[in-house]
Amino acid sequence: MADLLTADAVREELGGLTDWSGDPTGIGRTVQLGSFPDVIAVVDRVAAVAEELDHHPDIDIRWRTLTFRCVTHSAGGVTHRDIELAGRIDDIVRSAA
Ligand SMILES: C[C@H](O)[C@H](O)[C@H]1CNC2=NC(N)=NC(=O)C2=N1
Repeated sequence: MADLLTADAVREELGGLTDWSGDPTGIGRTVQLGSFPDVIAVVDRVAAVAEELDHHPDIDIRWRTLTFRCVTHSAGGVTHRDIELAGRIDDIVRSAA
């Protein structure tokens, strides 16, 4: 698919997303918050952004540890939509931490 990012492009984008790691198969970040309700509140806000963008992260919740993974499933890899979503997730996490 045309908008799939190459390994070099993903590496370059990760330079601006310092809490994220990954490769062309997906990018992710893990964050520890103060409580389980804090985690759920962040997930709720991310859900609203995901609906707005019509682009949804994979989310793993383990008590106070929250992991997001962004990949464009329909394209089979990372696209600019994942980079945009990751930045929006960072905005939410920053305001919650
Ligand atoms: C119809 C709708 O645009 C698609 O099902 C969207 C919804 N959200 C999505 N989110 C992600 N991460 N990958 C997708 O391929 C995807 N597809």
